[in-house]
Amino acid sequence: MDDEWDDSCDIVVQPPPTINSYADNNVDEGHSLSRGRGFPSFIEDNEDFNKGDSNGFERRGRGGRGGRGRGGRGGRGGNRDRGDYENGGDNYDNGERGDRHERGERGRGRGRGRGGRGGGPRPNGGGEGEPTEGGEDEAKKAPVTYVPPEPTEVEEEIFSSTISSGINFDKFDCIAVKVTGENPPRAIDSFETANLRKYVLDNILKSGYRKPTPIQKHAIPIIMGGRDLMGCAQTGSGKTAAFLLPIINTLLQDPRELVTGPNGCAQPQVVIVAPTRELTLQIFNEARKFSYGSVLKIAVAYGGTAVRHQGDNIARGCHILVATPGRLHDFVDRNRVSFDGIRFVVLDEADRMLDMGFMPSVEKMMDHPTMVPLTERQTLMFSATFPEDIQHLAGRFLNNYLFVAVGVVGGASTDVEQIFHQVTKYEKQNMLKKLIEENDGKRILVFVETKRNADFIAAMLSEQQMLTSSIHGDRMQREREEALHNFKSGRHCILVATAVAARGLDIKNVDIVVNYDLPKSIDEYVHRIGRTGRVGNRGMAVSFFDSDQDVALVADLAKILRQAEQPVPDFLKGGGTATYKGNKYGGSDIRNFNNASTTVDQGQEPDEEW
Ligand SMILES: Nc1ncnc2c1ncn2[C@@H]1O[C@H](COP(=O)(O)OP(=O)(O)OP(=O)(O)O)[C@@H](O)[C@H]1O
Repeated sequence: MDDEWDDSCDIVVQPPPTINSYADNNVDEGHSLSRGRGFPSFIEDNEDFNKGDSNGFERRGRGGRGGRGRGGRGGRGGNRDRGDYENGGDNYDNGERGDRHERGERGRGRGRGRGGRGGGPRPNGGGEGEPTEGGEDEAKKAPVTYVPPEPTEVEEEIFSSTISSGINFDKFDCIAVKVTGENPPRAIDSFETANLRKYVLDNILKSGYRKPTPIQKHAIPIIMGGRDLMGCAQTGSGKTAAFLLPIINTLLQDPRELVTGPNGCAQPQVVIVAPTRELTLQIFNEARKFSYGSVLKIAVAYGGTAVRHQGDNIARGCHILVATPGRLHDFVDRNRVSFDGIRFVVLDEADRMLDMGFMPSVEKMMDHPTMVPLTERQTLMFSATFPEDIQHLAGRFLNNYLFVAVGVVGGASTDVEQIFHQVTKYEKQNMLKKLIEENDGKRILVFVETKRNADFIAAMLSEQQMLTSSIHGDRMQREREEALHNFKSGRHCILVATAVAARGLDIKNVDIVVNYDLPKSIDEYVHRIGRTGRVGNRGMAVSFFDSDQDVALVADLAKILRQAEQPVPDFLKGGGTATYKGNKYGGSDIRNFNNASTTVDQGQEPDEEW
């Protein structure tokens, strides 16, 4: 197994060109890129990341000679439902496209204008994507050699990832919880009375958790009781620990030998899949944290990194494998991993994993000849959003499951203050600069719709001496991890991101989320703003509403705001029927169980208006 393997597994998808708002705004992007100005080097005095010769944006500056070529302008991608997902395989990891190796090539491709034109709807509704990058020959990549920093062995660092719970943490108990399905077990009241093993309990306490969140109160006994589960709870409310703790407890309580199949094929007992590399890495670190000091072996597999390194770790045997779907299948297809020993399958961000972009990968895993039958494994799915059509699709992978809904399924965290400004696309830049100036020193996560705009906005802010990183699917994995590291450490206060950072990422002290461009789906909006206001802390989301672009979202936004008991601005009123469904007790289990048990510890949700 060598690094060439990674290359050969890449799927190269040509996204349709875009009509880029900045192209109409007299901004000479190509020119700006070609001069390579802007970004300060963010790896100096950063030992962890200072191993290679990559210097992110500066290299891009050398290469980009494209300017304003014809390519990448014409045409519209068809339906735009899923925003910047880029065919489920660019920003996200379906298919493991890996990294663009040189920004210079990107610039040339654009300049020549040979990129594909227009194009109809894409399977995942990617819609307005990036300009194409020239022909396939140019899109072909060099072998991926990036080896991420080794995970820390220092106990203090392992347990430092937790966001301290905020003043509203206790209000979690007031959120209505609805459990549906046959014979749900009683919820736990505390970690101490949950029959958890000492190792696990110690690690919970070391993590600073004093009491379980509602999803944890319900999910822990359900999973320890051997049941399948679909769990929905608001962003930042502890869903990761809700599945990791009972899984780790079960592996320790009822240990099974680690088996290695023929030719060193690993047989993990748990496989956890997530849609992005960074989220996968985060879950891996959380699993290491909660199993700290035990015999359990945890491994990770995600794209954009050297395969050999991950393969060697996996080949040593792992109880828990956390992976992106593309890289997981790389290993499975080459008989390096099999599902013969599986006890738990977890889909994190399950609605995303089951939409059109990732569904083929999930089906491939669930239907794989080596996969343990449905009734002999536990299947667990978690998300803050779970549209009903996706619940229908999920049903076939679950066995007599319980459905736990904490609050309104798909509802926004009530700890996030949602502010909207009506703007034209020409006003956005100044508005953003002003917002950043007014919030000097605060940590701000800015979402834009396209990778190209992420680069552009990040360069623009850097030129104004605002220390900025960017993260998107066209950046090399090393650069993505550097960007996130710089933002997390506070070295750069601003991170400009595409949808790749919308889901799951748990970053301390994100003060403001800015929707510079609103996403195309309300679910995505909920996940994005959920990067702030986590685990009982207050947060703020500021969205630039452009009525030329965002009108389709009006009714859903108004509904989300009302549900979160926040004022609805006039320009979001009267927008027709919302697509987003929610009701008093946290959305509905599509199976219409009559025996629903609803628990509210101390309070009631406000009545729904719809
Ligand atoms: N019981 C608890 N007490 C205190 N902090 C907790 C508890 N459970 C989880 N946390 C912390 O809350 C933060 C958010 O948890 P987590 O990332 O699992 O949220 P999530 O529900 O998965 O959010 P998202 O929907 O955005 O993925 C993490 O920093 C986690 O360590």
